[in-house]
Amino acid sequence: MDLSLNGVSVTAAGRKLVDDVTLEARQGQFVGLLGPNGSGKSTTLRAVYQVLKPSAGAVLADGQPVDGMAPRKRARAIAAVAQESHAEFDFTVAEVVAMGRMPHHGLLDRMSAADRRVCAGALAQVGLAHLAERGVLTLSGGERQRVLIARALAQQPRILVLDEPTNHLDIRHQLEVLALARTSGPTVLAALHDLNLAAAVCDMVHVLDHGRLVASGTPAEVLTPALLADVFGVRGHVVPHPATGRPQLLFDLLESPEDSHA
Ligand SMILES: Nc1ncnc2c1ncn2[C@@H]1O[C@H](COP(=O)(O)OP(=O)(O)OP(=O)(O)O)[C@@H](O)[C@H]1O
Repeated sequence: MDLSLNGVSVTAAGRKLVDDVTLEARQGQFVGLLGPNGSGKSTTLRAVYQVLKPSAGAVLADGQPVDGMAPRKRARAIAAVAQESHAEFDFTVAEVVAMGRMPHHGLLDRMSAADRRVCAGALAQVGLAHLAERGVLTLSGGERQRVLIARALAQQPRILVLDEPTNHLDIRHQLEVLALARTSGPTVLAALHDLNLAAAVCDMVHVLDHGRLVASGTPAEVLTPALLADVFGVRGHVVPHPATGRPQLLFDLLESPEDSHA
């Protein structure tokens, strides 16, 4: 399913947090949303999964406005893993993952055998089948994050929105979760802080700065020393990954503000 943001702006507390963002994630693409702290990544994603209403513009799934969709239809189209998801009740891991099936059956319906298979498959994909009966409040941060990713996969969405999906994960799980998101079928829009991971997995990246899109393209086109200096305020060196050829970045601090335009 194609995802389009057409001129999306979000205003809160009298401030434009996201300003006229237009971008597209085509069917099956993994698209990264990058930018420094406070640049508007989470706010943009919240507008996509409709926790925030854009003050202007539209979010479209296969050309249909997402805000006009019935909630269950929307939940079958778009799943999201937000940055901070607080588990307030001690559901078991299996119960949390089962919540992902709710858009696919009636509220009072029992899970079918097929639903249970989807949930078990999603838990296995994130490597947590052995924790199915554990309470989520007893999990480590990284385990909990993988449970939330399993819940989103169990939702079998056609668009997957991920807000910093790797921030609690060790390096192997970072690579595995992103590879899983990449290969599991849905179109992915993910906010990522780790520019090297973004360069490794994204088909396209979009960079936000102060709520505005300042660059869009492939990682090789976008993640240049000039952009790293201008937007992130660091000196960046771009080298090809010896195995994959994808750009990898080495960083150090800019010595002086003039270096940002060197
Ligand atoms: N409800 C709100 N009211 C006022 N300001 C807000 C609100 N929500 C977010 N902001 C501000 O909007 C800006 C963008 O926040 P957002 O969380 O989208 O940034 P981000 O790029 O995801 O940042 P980070 O990398 O730190 O997670 C920040 O300056 C934040 O303080």
